[in-house]
Parts: sequence; C-alpha cells; structure tokens
Amino acid sequence: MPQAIQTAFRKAEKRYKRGQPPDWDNVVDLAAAAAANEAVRGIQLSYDLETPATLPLQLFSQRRPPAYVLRDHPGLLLIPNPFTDEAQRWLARKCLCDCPRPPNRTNLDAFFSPPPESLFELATDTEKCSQLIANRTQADIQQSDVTLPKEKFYTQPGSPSSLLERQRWCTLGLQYNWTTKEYDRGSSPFDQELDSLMRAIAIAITRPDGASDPSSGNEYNGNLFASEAGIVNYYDERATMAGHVDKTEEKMDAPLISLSIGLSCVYLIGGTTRDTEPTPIVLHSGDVLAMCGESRMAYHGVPLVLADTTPKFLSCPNAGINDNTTAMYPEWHYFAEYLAHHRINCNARKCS
Ligand SMILES: O=C(O)CCC(=O)C(=O)O
Ligand SMILES: [Fe+2]
Repeated sequence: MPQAIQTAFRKAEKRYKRGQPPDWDNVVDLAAAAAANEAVRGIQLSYDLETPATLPLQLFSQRRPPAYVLRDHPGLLLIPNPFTDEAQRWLARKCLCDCPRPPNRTNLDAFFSPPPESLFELATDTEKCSQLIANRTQADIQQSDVTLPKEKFYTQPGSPSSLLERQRWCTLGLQYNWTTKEYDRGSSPFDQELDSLMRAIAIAITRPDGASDPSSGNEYNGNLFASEAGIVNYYDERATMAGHVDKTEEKMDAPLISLSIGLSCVYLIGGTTRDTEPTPIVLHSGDVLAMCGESRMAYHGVPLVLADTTPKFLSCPNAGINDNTTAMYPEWHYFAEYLAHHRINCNARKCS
C-alpha cells in the first residue's frame, strides 16, 4: 500500500467518503452546537464588518457577528454566515455569471474554446442554450500540456448545459500557470466588488493594535489586504477536493479568505503534514473561513458535499421576490435549480 494512503489525513478523507454513513463523531458544526464543542472557542471580532459603499446592497446582517477559532488549528478563523440572504444571492450570481468567463480561466479551457459569456448564462438563455461550443483540436490540447480525459465528451462540441455540469473551477485575478507552477503576472483584474467584500472581511478579522491575547492567530493588518488571485470552485453532490496546501503565493502572511454558497460540506483542516489528524468541520452556505497565520500552511480538503442542505432562500424558485434582487434576477429559478445541487466556494489570496 503506498505511504500516502496511511496518513491521518487520508484516513479521515476515507471516513467521509460518499456512499457510506459519515462518521459524525467530533465533527465541528457551528450551526448545531458551537458553544458545547470543546474543539472551538468563540472570539470577538476586533472591527465591524462594513459593507463597502461601492456595493449595490447591504452585505452583512450583523456588524460584529460571532466568530470562532479551533483549539487544535491556530489561525483558522470561522464566521458562521454573516451575510444577508440577498447578499448570498448576489454572490451566487457573481460566481456563476461574472467570474467564469474570459479573461478568467476555467478547467474546461484546455478542451473547449471559451465563449465570451458564462456557461451558466448560455445554458439558461432559451435562445442560446442549444448552441454548441467548439472543442479544441487534438494538437491544441497536446500543446497545452494536459492529458485528454478518456471520456468521448471532450472530443466533440458540447452544449452549454453539458459543459456547465463539468465546470469545476475558474481562476480570478492573477492566473495560475499549471506548467510553470507560478502566477502569470498582470493577467486579469480581480473582480472589484468581490475584492472589496474580501477586504471588508480582512479588516474585520484584524487583531486590534497592542492586543496582548493573539486570540484569532491573525497577525495580519487587514487594511493591507488586496485580493490578487482567487479561485471559484463548483462542486456537484459527488465532487470532492483532495487534501492540499495552497503555497504557491510568494508571500503567505496574509489570510486566505474563503466563502461557501449553496450545499453544505465536510471540510477537513489538518496540519503542515498529512500525518496530523485533521478536524472535520461542516461548512454551511454563507460561512466565512479565513486561513491566517500558521493555518495558512495547513493541509485541507473537502471529502464530502452534503445533499439537500441548500437554504430555501437560495433553492426556492421565487426566492428574493420581496427584495432588491428581484429586479436583478427575474429568472432566479435557474439559480435555484443549480444551487439546490451544488456548492460554490470562492476564495481570495494576496500573493505579494
Ligand atoms: O472548497 C473549499 O472550501 C476549499 C477550496 C480550496 O481549498 C482551494 O480552492 O484551494
Ligand atoms: Fe485550498
């Protein structure tokens, strides 16, 4: 048996494998019993979560929402859903329509010529939904250094909805180059509204000057934060993300800020090697997770997405009927259908 199989992280991933009864012992679920769980400790945010004036809606339902750190994972900070329902709908739209389009890249770019619109918009536009998107030639694919999957799907033109099912990630801002394993400089601007949201979080989690108790494990001054690179991950109910460390950024002192929308999942946070026993956490729609300080170097992954867990204000076809988003999204039922069966994760990093 290869060594990797036996690590504590790998064993935990197997405990949450889909299709078997999950092992809920010791799972940290802040929505269920935060105070009762010894593995977590409540902390006070040092600054208010303030909606940036440039954004078209109220993002946060509280200025100082409860926040938590984990006893065994210094620097990992969790804010259970601080967002208004309207803000979650706005974020979902951003991640589905604005982010996965050129010049940002997606996992499908190696196989299909990316259209100017997002696949979600094409798949839900009654006039455009049946158009086919051209696949790349075998020569293009060989040049791009990716292995052509065995599936026949990747060798013929695809409909927007069939491609949307296989859209797994898009990159934001500086684009990660999988060949050189570095970021390409100045490749595309980071969405300004998303950046201002991420900055608002970075500021709120900053430790106050001179505080003697480094309670959050975050030493970084959030006023210096800027989202330079990021990823939007799209998970269907079967998707997982294997344990890894995000360490390609030149400097790792700034927090990595990560948001969840849609289905809940089990998230594993471990240590700097796979041999550290990870702690399983349930992440729900709207939860904010910040990997600060030493947790920035920690193994983490998503072994399980939990079906039937999307909140009604996202999965109900006429959600938001009474708020400002009605005008923005008259066709919410398309989003509702997607979000009922997917989890979206959007994360931002400062690299320099
Ligand atoms: O989906 C998540 O919560 C984790 C995503 C992640 O670790 C990454 O994109 O590097
Ligand atoms: Fe990651």
